Amino acid sequence: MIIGTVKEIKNLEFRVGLTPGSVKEYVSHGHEVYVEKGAGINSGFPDQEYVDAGATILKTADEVWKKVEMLIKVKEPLEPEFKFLREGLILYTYLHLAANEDLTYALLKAKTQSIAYETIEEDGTLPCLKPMSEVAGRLSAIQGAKFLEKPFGGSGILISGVPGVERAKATIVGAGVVGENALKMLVGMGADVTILDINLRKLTYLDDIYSNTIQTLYSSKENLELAIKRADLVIGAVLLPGAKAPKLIKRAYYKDMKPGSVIVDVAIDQGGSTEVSKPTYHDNPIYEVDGIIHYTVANMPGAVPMTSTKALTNATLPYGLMIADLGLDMALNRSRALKLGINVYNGEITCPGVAEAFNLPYLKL
Ligand SMILES: NC(=O)C1=CN([C@@H]2O[C@H](COP(=O)(O)OP(=O)(O)OC[C@H]3O[C@@H](n4cnc5c(N)ncnc54)[C@H](O)[C@@H]3O)[C@@H](O)[C@H]2O)C=CC1
Ligand SMILES: CC(=O)C(=O)O
Ligand SMILES: [Mg+2]
Repeated sequence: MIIGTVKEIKNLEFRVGLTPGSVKEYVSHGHEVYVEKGAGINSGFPDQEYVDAGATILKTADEVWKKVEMLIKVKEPLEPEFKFLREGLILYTYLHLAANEDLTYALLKAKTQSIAYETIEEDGTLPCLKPMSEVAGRLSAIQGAKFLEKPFGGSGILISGVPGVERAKATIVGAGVVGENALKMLVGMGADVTILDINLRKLTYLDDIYSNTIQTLYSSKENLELAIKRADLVIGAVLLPGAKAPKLIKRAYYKDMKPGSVIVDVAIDQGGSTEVSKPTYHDNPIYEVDGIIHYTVANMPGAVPMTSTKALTNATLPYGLMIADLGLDMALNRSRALKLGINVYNGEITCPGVAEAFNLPYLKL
């Protein structure tokens, strides 16, 4: 198969869809690989390394999009890229369609075969979301602690406290991959952490590991409200795969929170878990509503591409190879995981959460 990758055009997105190492794998399976000039440089991969791995460098994104049968990206196509979407093209990337009506319609209209990393599901886990959730979860603790500082508008509490002075209270909503990784960092930083989920198995697991150093709570309305109101730092980390994020963090709670408390809404890529969440970028990541600082960067891992690109491509390579080796239809027949990953097939929506978000028909593959 002819495959390729382009430079990400999202503001301050520094990851890339293929590393020289992954190029080598595709080439060794007999595939042809094209890479846009400079695509990997921000992740630490100069063009020459791609050439050494067997890729051909093309000067423009335009040439790559037109040349390939499968385009491997990181972020969803943005409006200037819509013109490249075409019938039969396989697009393999993060899509987050339930939060993006324009892109959904563009993919449907173009009949682009669209596989979303975030809905590929294997044994109840999301293997191509997991590495970026690990990064974002860890970063959420670091960013949250930073924006609690007074110069950023935060309340001015040090996450760990110091001997004789209380530490910050952190509440994590959702104990999945993001939640667990935020927890690991926040415990390490010395915060007083509460973590909520509706999955009691996950809470039991965390209780076994962390014992009395953390508080686990079932995510009922009552527990959520109490834990959010008393928190200096809230991390939004809930996911209903493929669907819009539930708005669990109510604006009505803000008046009872300390001014300058921080909400890091990691679930922003699925629409966000507060009623006032809107996506921000790394160069202006926060805004304030009712005295509460909101951090809502939708591509958090893009800030640490030296880590994120390798972690992402480790996870996407096996499924990408399956598609390239077998062709899309055979790969979908062989792999239930990939079948759950396909969101748009022959101009129809094949992910129930996306169909529901826009009240559009759903095709079960
Ligand atoms: N902003 C960014 O840059 C990034 C955002 N993300 C996003 O972070 C979100 C979380 O991802 P993961 O942790 O990988 O998902 P996950 O599926 O591992 O975890 C989600 C958790 O939410 C729990 N949950 C569901 N309903 C709940 C409720 N009512 N109350 C409490 N918990 C509830 C689930 O039981 C599950 O444990 C996703 O939207 C993902 O796309 C991930 C990576 C980067
Ligand atoms: C998961 C996602 O949206 C990201 O890594 O940017
Ligand atoms: Mg995102």
